[in-house]
Formats: sequence, C-alpha cells, structure tokens
Amino acid sequence: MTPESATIVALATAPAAGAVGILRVSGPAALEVGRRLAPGVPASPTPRHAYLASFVDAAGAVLDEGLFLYFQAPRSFTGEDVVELHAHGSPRLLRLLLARTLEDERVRPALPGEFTRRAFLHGRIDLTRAEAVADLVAADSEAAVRAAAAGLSGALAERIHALETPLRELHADLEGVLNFPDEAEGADAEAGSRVASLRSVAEALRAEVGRGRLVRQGARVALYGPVNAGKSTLFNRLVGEARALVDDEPGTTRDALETRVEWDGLGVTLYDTAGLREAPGRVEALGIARTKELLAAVDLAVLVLPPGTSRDEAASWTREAGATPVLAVTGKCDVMTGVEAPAPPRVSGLTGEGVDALRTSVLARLWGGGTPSAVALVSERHADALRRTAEALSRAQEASRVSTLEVLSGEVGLALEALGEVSGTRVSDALLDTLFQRFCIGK
Ligand SMILES: Nc1nc2c(c(=O)[nH]1)N(C=O)[C@@H](CNc1ccc(C(=O)N[C@@H](CCC(=O)O)C(=O)O)cc1)CN2
Ligand SMILES: Nc1nc2c(ncn2[C@@H]2O[C@H](COP(=O)(O)OP(=O)(O)OP(=O)(O)O)[C@@H](O)[C@H]2O)c(=O)[nH]1
Ligand SMILES: [Mg+2]
Repeated sequence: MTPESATIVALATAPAAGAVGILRVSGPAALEVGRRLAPGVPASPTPRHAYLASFVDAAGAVLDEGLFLYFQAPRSFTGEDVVELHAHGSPRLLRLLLARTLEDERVRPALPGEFTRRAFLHGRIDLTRAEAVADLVAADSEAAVRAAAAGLSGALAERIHALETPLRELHADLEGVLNFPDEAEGADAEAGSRVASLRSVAEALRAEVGRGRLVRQGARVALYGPVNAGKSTLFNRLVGEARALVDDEPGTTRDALETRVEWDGLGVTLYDTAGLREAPGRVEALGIARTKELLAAVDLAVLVLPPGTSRDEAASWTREAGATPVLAVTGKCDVMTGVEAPAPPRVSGLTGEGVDALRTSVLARLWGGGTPSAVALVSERHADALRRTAEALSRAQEASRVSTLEVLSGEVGLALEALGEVSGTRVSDALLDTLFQRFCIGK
C-alpha cells in the first residue's frame, strides 16, 4: 500500500484532559473505520452533519457518547474522506478509541503535519498556507496570530503569485522566440527591463524576512548601561512587577534576567543586564562578559544613563553595543536638577515618568511604521529561495546585455524554479519532509 492511499489517524486535540477531545481520521477507509466505532451512524451520513453517537468497543460496550462528523472527499481539510469523533476529553479514552481505529490494517498513525501535507498534496492549500498553519499553532503573541491568519488566507501566496505569473510569462515568451523565431518575433523585446523589475519585487519581499522574524519569534530588547543607573528599577517598571533585585550598591545585577512581555500585540523578550564598569570583582566581571555577549545578540539595546552623563561619555557607552542599534535614555529623571539639562528621552523607573513614551519609542525603533499584523510572514526558507530567485534574475539581466537568448532564458527558468520552492509548485519530497517535521502530530 502506498503511503498516499493509507488512511491516517491522530488526536486533533492536545493529549491532556479537557472538555472535548477529537480523533481525526483521513483517507479512503475513514468512513468505514469511523462507523465501526460509531455503528449507530447511518451508512451514508450527511456530510458535515453532527451526529450524536455512541462510541463502542469491539464487544459493543459503550465507551462514550460524542459527536460524529463526516466530510466527504474532496470537500474536507485534507481533500480526502475525513471522519472526526468528538469525544469527552479523557486522554485514556481517546487512546482506546485510537487503538480501535488502528485495528483496521488500512489505518496507520499520522506523521507530524501529515494532515496538512495531504491538504497541500491534494491542492487544497499552497505551501505558504500550509506553513501559516504551523505559524498559527506556534503563535505566542497577538501580532503572530494575526500575521499567521493573514498567511492562512493567502496574503503571502498572493504576493508570490504576483511575482510567479509575470516570471512564467516572460519565460514562455523567451522560449517562444527560441523555438519559433518567426512566429514569436519581438516577444523578447524589453526582456532586460522586465527582468529588472521582477528582480526588485523579489528583493523587496526578501527584505521582509526581518519583520517576519520579529513577529514570529518576538523581539529581543536589552537594558544596559553603567552600574547603578536604575536599569533593574526600570526593568521592573516595564514588566509591571518586582522581578529584578534593586539596591543602591553598584553591581547588584549579575546574571542577566529575562522576561516576556507583549506590547501592542508584539512579543518582546526584555533583558535586564549586569551594569558595566571598570575593575569589577571576579563574579561581577563574569556578569559583564555576559552582558556584552547578549548585547551582540539582541534586536535593540536600551542604554540607561544616569543624570549628568556627558555627551562624550554617552557616545562611548553607545559603542559598547557594537553593531546592535541603541536607544539611549536618561534614567532617574525625577532627581535631575534643571542645570543638568540632560538629553531626552528621560525616564524614571521609580516614578514611572516617561515609561510609556519609552515603550512607544522601543516599538517604533523595532518596527518602524505600519502594523505588525499586516506583515507578510517571510521565513528564512522563503528568504533563501527569494535570494536565489533574485540572483538568477541578476544574472539574467547581465545576460540580456552581453549573452545569448538561451542563457537569458535559462536563468529566468532557474529563477522560476527557486520561486516555486516558496509556493510549492516545485518542491522535493525531502523539502516537504523537513517542512512538515516542525508540525505536531495531528496537525
Ligand atoms: N473540528 C475541526 N476543527 C478545525 C479543523 C478540523 O479539521 N476539524 N481545521 C483543520 O485544521 C481547521 C479548519 N480548517 C478547515 C479547512 C477546510 C475544511 C473543509 O472542509 N474544506 C472544504 C469545504 C469548504 C467549504 O465548504 O466551504 C474544501 O476546502 O473543499 C475544513 C476545515 C480549524 N478547525
Ligand atoms: N530617584 C531615583 N532612584 C532610582 C531610580 N531608579 C533606580 N533608583 C535607585 O538607584 C539605585 C540603583 O538602582 P538599580 O535599579 O538597582 O540600578 P541598576 O542599574 O540595575 O544597578 P546594577 O544592577 O548595580 O548595575 C537603587 O537605590 C534605586 O532605588 C529612579 O528612577 N529614581
Ligand atoms: Mg541591576
């Protein structure tokens, strides 16, 4: 039996006690197998009708009373016959029901992501939508939920399509001129400029990978600066609870502390770090080394300076963050005297002054304009395929000037191939294997 004709089964709900647990069966034997567990359901049930049914064991003893749903191929999530048993959410009961479906030799347990993979293989959804399903399940901020939902409804698919269609047309035109020079004469005019504009579309999409990552994984933001500047006090204020130890002794924070917050729907991992200073004690020096490591890894470093810091000192503290963007603030602004005239923005972790404004500036620096939910969730995988698309188009552009039409068309073909890895029009089984591995079983 080929894997495609196998009927698969898995729990569609988490394997924990809950109000309802769902067992999902997909494939040609789904209805027969489902009815073996729920013999009260008619032989030809109305698709999408919820039947209240008894689920029974092999001897006919009732194990549960639940809902039975039948989706007739191809009008189902997978495009195959699907049966769902909505039982009470007892993990042990669901294992019994699952074991009963497996008694049929046509049925086997589903692999991770296999329901979604079948939806893709049956053309119900393209690859960007399949990936959005996994993004949605993994989403842990409102922005991530909204962006994945947009992906599920085809936001990225449309943008890829808007690139793939003219690219395919260009390729067809070029092949036409190559194969039927008389009929297709002139179809290759403007090829150079068509290639150039497609290349910039690919580059623009690829540039969104950073935003995609910010939405998916959240941003990483670290507070840093000289010892005793008020970083931990500000951290506690930003987090809304007394997470970090605060003391007037310089060098209080040693290990970096981290906590996850959600600001305007965007997930943010916030770090409080050991204050930096010359000639610290041995343990404190270890903390300082960690701070420097962390600074290199975050998306934004918020430099907290004590009142009265000079411009030169501030510049030298800024350099500590290396290539990481820095947002400098003057802390303890409640104790400042007018004479010091410190550089804005000013905040006080103690009184809360300027803290909302700081949060807004952090988001603006991370995100720029627009709303996080409107982002196309470009992943590293998409960006890599788009990079190869753009590179092939760049070579095509060069070829349009100095080389033959064959070479030009060949490069356009390669661009099309690389792009096909995003939508899934050209994918290998190996790529699908890796992609669906990150799904959970039952998805
Ligand atoms: N109980 C249950 N809830 C679920 C799912 C499921 O499989 N079962 N889903 C699964 O992850 C998601 C919903 N996704 C679905 C997508 C398409 C179809 C479907 O039947 N599509 C048909 C018919 C469309 C129509 O009638 O409008 C089709 O596309 O042809 C069903 C569920 C989330 N909730
Ligand atoms: N007046 C005033 N005092 C503050 C403010 N923030 C912190 N302090 C005080 O300054 C001292 C140091 O505060 P911390 O928050 O521990 O400073 P830190 O930058 O984390 O210090 P290290 O961890 O040692 O680097 C404590 O006595 C705080 O109460 C503030 O906004 N205003
Ligand atoms: Mg501290």
